[in-house]
Parts: sequence; structure tokens; C-alpha cells
Amino acid sequence: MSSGTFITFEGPDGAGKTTIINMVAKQFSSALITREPGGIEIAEQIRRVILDKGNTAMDPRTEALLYAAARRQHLIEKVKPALEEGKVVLCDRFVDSSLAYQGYARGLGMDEVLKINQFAIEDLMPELTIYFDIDPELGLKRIKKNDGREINRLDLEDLEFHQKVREGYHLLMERFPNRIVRIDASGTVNEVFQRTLQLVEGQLAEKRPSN
Ligand SMILES: Nc1ncnc2c1ncn2[C@@H]1O[C@H](COP(=O)(O)OP(=O)(O)O)[C@@H](O)[C@H]1O
Ligand SMILES: Cc1cn([C@H]2C[C@H](O)[C@@H](COP(=O)(O)OP(=O)(O)O)O2)c(=O)[nH]c1=O
Repeated sequence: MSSGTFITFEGPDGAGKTTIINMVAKQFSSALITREPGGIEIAEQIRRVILDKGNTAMDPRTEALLYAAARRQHLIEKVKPALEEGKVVLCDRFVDSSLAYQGYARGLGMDEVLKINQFAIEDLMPELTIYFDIDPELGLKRIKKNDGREINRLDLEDLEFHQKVREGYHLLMERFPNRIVRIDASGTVNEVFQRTLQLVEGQLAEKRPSN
């Protein structure tokens, strides 16, 4: 039985997840901060294959399976042990990314993609998912402004693909209203940070035994 707190961050590319998680991490120095796809050596290797701009021949199902494989390894090696130690785990992307990107935007079907992910995660779902909602046009603009960030295979998809990703997330919010909480990510860094902090602190307070 895990006694830790598993919180995931979701949203289209450029929504500000990485920026905000790093700020939240400073408030919770003992939390484990990690990301998908990657976070540990084997999953980082899989990440390189998935995001390699040269791999234009990659079949959508291969892509979905690779994300699920990276997720499995990351969960077993890093997330699960930390939760068992009672830690707070803040993870940049998880299953919902696969449902929105591969299931909905790529058209594989959310239920199909959920099935392969259930095999990978064996019911270990986050208790809170903070969804950074943003118009993809603004998200992509933010990425373009940031010269230092690598442009990966998914970034090369057109705006229509990213609009579908957002639609996919909106469907997920309807499907999992108790787990997924939306944040308006178009605000300033400080606004988004404060709202995120409130949600994370609220989740931790819920778990604290009241005496
Ligand atoms: N609220 C914000 N307003 C303006 N720019 C932002 C905001 N949040 C993040 N950024 C900038 O946008 C870019 C993408 O942010 P990032 O945190 O990498 O997004 P993500 O991890 O969701 O792809 C970065 O250059 C970052 O500095
Ligand atoms: C975890 C995951 C990520 N992705 C995509 C979303 C991103 O475009 C890319 C991850 O690249 P990354 O550079 O981590 O993007 P971001 O900073 O926006 O999180 O992989 C999927 O398509 N499916 C998934 O299951």
C-alpha cells in the first residue's frame, strides 16, 4: 500500500507545466519531481526513440506502446518506490497525455489506449491531475520564443493536431471530473503558480490526519 501522494501535471505543449513544477518543487523540498516520457535511464532511451525527428515512419500504435513502455519502467523504478516511502510525487505528464495525444489527436481511440496503459500501470493512478488549459496557438508561441528548447517530433505536428490534443483533454475532464482539475494557464507565471500551489496544498491537507 502506498502512503505517498501522486500528483500529475497535464496540458498541451508550451502550457507552462515544467516552469510551474520547478517553482512548486522549491516549496516541497522532499517531493520527487519527475517527468514523462523519461525520468530514468531506460525511459530516457525510449524517449529519444519516440521524439527523434528522424523517426517519421513511426506507426501510431508503435508510438502509443513506446509511451506505455516508458511509463511502466518509470513507474516501477521511480514513482512506486517513492510513493511507498510516503513521498509526494509531482510528475510532468502521465496516462492522460497518451489518451489525449495518441488516443484522441492521433485517432487511436481513448479506450484502446487506456487498455494498453492499464496493462502498464496496474491501476496506479494519480489522486490529483492538474490540467493546464491553454489555446495551443499561445502555447506554441511560448515555445518558439524560447530559443533554448529542443524542437521534438511532436512539436512539429501542425496546429490542428494540437487543437485536437486540447479537445482530448476537455473530454478527459468530463470523464474524470473528480480527479482532473483545470487551471487557466494563459495567465502570468505568478498567477498560474499561486493557483497550482493552492491545489497541491489542498490535496496534501486532505490527507493529513485531523486531530
Ligand atoms: N504563464 C506564462 N506566461 C508566459 N510564458 C510562460 C508562462 N509559463 C511558461 N512560460 C514560458 O513558456 C515556455 C514553455 O513553458 P514550459 O514550462 O516549458 O511548458 P511545458 O512544460 O508545458 O511545455 C517557456 O519558455 C516558459 O518560460
Ligand atoms: C507522456 C506522453 C507525452 N507525449 C508527448 C507530449 C509532448 O509533445 C512530448 C513530450 O515532450 P516534452 O519535451 O516533455 O514536452 P512538454 O515540455 O510539452 O511536456 O511527448 C505524448 O504524445 N504521449 C504521452 O503519453
